[in-house]
Amino acid sequence: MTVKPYQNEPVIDWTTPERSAELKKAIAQVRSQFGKTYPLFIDGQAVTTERVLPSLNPSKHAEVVGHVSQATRDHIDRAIAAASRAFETWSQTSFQERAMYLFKAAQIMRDRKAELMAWQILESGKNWAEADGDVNEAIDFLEFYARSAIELDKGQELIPWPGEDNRMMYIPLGVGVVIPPWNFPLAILTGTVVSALVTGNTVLLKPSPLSSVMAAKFVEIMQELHLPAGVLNFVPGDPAEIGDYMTGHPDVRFISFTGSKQVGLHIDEVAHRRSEKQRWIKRVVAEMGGKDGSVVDETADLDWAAAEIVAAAFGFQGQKCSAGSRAIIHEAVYDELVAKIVERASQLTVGPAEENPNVGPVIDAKAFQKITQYIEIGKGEGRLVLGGEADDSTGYFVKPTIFVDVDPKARIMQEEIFGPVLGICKVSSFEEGVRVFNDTEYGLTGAVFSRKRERLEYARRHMHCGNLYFNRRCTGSLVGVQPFGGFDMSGTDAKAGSKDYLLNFVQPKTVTERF
Ligand SMILES: NC(=O)c1ccc[n+]([C@@H]2O[C@H](COP(=O)([O-])OP(=O)(O)OC[C@H]3O[C@@H](n4cnc5c(N)ncnc54)[C@H](O)[C@@H]3O)[C@@H](O)[C@H]2O)c1
Ligand SMILES: N[C@@H](CCC=O)C(=O)O
Repeated sequence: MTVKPYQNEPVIDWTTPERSAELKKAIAQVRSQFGKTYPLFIDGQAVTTERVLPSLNPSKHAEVVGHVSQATRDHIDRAIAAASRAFETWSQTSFQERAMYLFKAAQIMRDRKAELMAWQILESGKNWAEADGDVNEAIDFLEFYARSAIELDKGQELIPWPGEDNRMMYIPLGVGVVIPPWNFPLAILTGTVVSALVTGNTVLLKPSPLSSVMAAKFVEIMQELHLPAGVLNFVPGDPAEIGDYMTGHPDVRFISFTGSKQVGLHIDEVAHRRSEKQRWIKRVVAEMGGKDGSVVDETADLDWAAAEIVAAAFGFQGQKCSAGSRAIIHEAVYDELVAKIVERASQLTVGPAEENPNVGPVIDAKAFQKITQYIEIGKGEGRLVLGGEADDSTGYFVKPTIFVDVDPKARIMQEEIFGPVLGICKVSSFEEGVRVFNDTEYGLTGAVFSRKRERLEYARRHMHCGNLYFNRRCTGSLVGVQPFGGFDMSGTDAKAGSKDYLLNFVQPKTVTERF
């Protein structure tokens, strides 16, 4: 099978007159579909339930983007049974055959890019560039994992042994439960589902209620591929009712979770409580939160550092696991850099996502409350120099907020806020900056701004995070270019977008034939 070399999907400037007209048309078309009901999808059949959950537009919470059917435990039983049946045959298809589904899905997403972006703009509050990035990443995952699967099929080269044929091949695990978050509503969902499918597993997808219409659109795309019945089952529902039931189910072989530390740890516990009926140790991939940040020394290009720190802190309203919510600055340049950061952040526009502001709404009322509570906590922990205001009268808007002179041990420097709040602290040496950076329970992303080679090399060795960036922001990893995942309470470091990622969903089998 000849496949052209992998390339990341190109970024599009949607603000040109032609592109902007195309996107606005897509937004209008998507809005005309508001209020529809989306079914579950089990064993190749759409299933509409009486109980549905609305998904709202965070820029204008009076608008219902769509209603989504809600699975009960009975639906989960049916989905697991269907996935188990489908596994019998799907697991026997070739890596190449399964990769073809992914290539086709990538093309469909490419053809429908403006529409898929429009759903995210309206359901998730992404501005145009963030929505473009998300759809591109979904396409990248499809293209990249399809190629990785074809590579994996070759197995591992073994040491030749006289008189024997030895082979190690990768076989799938079984039925998996995939639980993505809402903040990369198409990208992470696509990456986590298709990595499991292309390796020969079958899947129950339980999306976040906050982006479940986007998830339903993904499932529609997968239906266009005519996957065999039971290979992908869509089971949105209330975690309190179906969450533990799914992750603790004895017929489930693995869980691929991306989300908060609290939920990830809970799922890990439930999944590893073995029931008598269970024949395996469940595998749990859990990619969780972060308290990421930048360390800046006295040699850094301060204008550039300020621009990158602002982008990392406030891009998508700070709602990225990689968001740079801490800036740790050398005392020699502290005042100058703080002034530059505040000046830049004060220029950011805030408004409804479809108007393409720099900063859109936060996702929902719960997030709004949590972030505004942290802003109140911050007022007691540092000096508020920007923002601090919020308005949820029509949508959930929080102004970019900056606290300076914060103690590194303060709650706003230790806990994930997941909103547009930046805490800044002063250090008296680069090494102290690295120590402060490392002093959280997380270990996801970090950035260093310095012109000194020895400082960068020191950081390379000592900064404890899964994704470390020198002289650039700590957000925006690209599939295949910067494989992504964190240490410690940031999760299992599964490294999404790496060639190794598919190994999370297979088990190697060695076969020896004696001649
Ligand atoms: N490390 C990464 O790659 C990465 C990427 C994106 C987001 N995140 C993290 O995700 C979080 C934001 O996403 P979120 O608010 O959707 O997270 P969340 O933990 O609240 O929810 C994640 C998913 O888990 C589901 N869920 C909740 N309780 C469950 C249970 N008991 N059983 C089964 N499923 C359950 C939710 O419905 C959702 O689909 C942040 O902490 C962010 O840092 C991490
Ligand atoms: N991979 C993304 C973060 C995903 C989490 O929210 C980034 O690198 O910014």
